[in-house]
Amino acid sequence: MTKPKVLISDKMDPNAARIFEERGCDVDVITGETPEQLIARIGDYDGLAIRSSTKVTAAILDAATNLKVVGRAGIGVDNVDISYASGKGVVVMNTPFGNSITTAEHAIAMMFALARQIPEANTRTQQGEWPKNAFMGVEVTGKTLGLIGAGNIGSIVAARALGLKMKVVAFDPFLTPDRAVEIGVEKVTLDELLARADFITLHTPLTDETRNILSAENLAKAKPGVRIVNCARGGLIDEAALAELLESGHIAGAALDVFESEPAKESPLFGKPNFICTPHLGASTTEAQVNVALQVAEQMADYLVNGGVSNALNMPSLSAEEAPKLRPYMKLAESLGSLVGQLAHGNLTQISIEREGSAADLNGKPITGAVLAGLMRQYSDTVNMVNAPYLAKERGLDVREIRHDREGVYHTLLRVTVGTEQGDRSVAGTLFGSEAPRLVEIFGVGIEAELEGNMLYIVNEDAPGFIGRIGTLLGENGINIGTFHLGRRDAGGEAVLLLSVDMPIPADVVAKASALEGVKVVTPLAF
Ligand SMILES: NC(=O)c1ccc[n+]([C@@H]2O[C@H](COP(=O)([O-])OP(=O)(O)OC[C@H]3O[C@@H](n4cnc5c(N)ncnc54)[C@H](O)[C@@H]3O)[C@@H](O)[C@H]2O)c1
Ligand SMILES: O=C(O)[C@H](O)COP(=O)(O)O
Repeated sequence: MTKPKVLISDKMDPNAARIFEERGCDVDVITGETPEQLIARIGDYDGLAIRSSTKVTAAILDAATNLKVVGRAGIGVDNVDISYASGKGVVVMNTPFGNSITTAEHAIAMMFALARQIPEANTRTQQGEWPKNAFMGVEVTGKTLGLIGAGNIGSIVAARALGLKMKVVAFDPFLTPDRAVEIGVEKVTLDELLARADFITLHTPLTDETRNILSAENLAKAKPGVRIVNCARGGLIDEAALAELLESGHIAGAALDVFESEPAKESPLFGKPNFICTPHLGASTTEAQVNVALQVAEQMADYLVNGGVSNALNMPSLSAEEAPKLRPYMKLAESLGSLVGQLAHGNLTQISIEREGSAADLNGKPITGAVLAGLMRQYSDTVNMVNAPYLAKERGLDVREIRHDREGVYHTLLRVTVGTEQGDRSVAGTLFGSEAPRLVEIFGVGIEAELEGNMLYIVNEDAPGFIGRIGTLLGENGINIGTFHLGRRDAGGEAVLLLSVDMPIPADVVAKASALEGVKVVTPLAF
């Protein structure tokens, strides 16, 4: 098997490259390239490991013809076009916890730097001024800290602030009352937070709802003398309005690690009173960088080498232990999806995926993804289990997952049923042993077959002589039969013949088979 190739395109701890190599990937570290250079290079790679500098745009994804996974060594994925990646079947994963403590500590450091004006005092002291009378700070003890966003980082900041004897109020629409009690904060509205907080710190992602959350209007509502810290994302604060309110003194200080446009080489905030900043250093500690580098490389290698999925933003998780157990099911699921897609005609409105016996205990999401990938492959060559659920949704297909506790005839069974204009069409399969996928039912007829390579599906009247006639026709056309499987509804009724052949069956042979006596349906299949 050829080794998966991974490109690390942002500065990353060397542990990432080491882990990729140890886990069986070839890795190149090429950082600081322009988008055009990355576009020219990316087609060679199966995996792309990034931080926040590389922008994974639609243009890059279009050029990434082999790409299977983008791994973000860090938290924010606003530099990745996730919906486009999903459409392309590329998994996007991040490392949601590796730099949280480090970033929370940076926010606390910024708060203290603001409270005591440390950066300016340091600069002027080193310039030889000894400006002892120029600086009067404030204590944080007893003050109110307003958290906007109380997720992983926000809750760590809260814990540190409580240790500093601050009162913490939080605005986060997704914070439950129980969780607020657990992390020791008072849940408030944004207006209440603005009215009460002596310090405000932001810890939300940048979304349509959070963009400009500290707008000019909201900044004006903040308590006079407030100090604001942003170690989350640029774009959460109106930077021009913040600059004006620092100038007027309504806001006593602001500390930003992140800017709306990065790298921020100029800004209306530069030089404003009590404005301090760092160049997106929130995650920059040795500990955090080792954490995220190790984790992203482990996760990406798991996916590329074993099919394990963790911390993906566009796909359900699948542990590296589960992956080998699920592999034969995924093959079965994909074949059943493909079979039903090739046989059921017309507009499909609904699909249900039933799991019975041992299959009922498995993680259903990847199985569903594989069924949909098989089904949708007839519409697109680039479909896989990552983008198939998105394509199915786009086409308005109603997808249902059903698990049965009941014991059936088979120790394990997957059944796929599609709703068509002609009614429901159902196929089912099992595993022989624990590894070998087998079809066991097709549209209500019991039949045992491997679904592989080129096949021919025939429905005919169950009458003597037919098998000889089809065998002769294929033989006369130089088509060798590999396997031959028969099933029927009842004696003398409708019979199903599923045979595998060593080459694709030409259209004229399909037409001749359709013209044979007693034949109702002939469909060539490919798996
Ligand atoms: N400066 C840095 O270097 C650095 C480092 C790490 C993370 N970050 C950024 O910090 C942010 C937070 O990270 P996290 O790990 O805590 O994320 P998280 O997902 O754990 O928490 C985000 C919180 O924001 C809340 N939220 C969402 N929409 C909201 C809204 N409209 N109003 C208020 N709250 C809202 C969510 O409910 C959640 O609790 C992310 O944007 C991340 O990219 C920055
Ligand atoms: O979201 C994150 O993890 C931080 O913004 C860190 O970004 P960085 O990896 O570019 O330092």
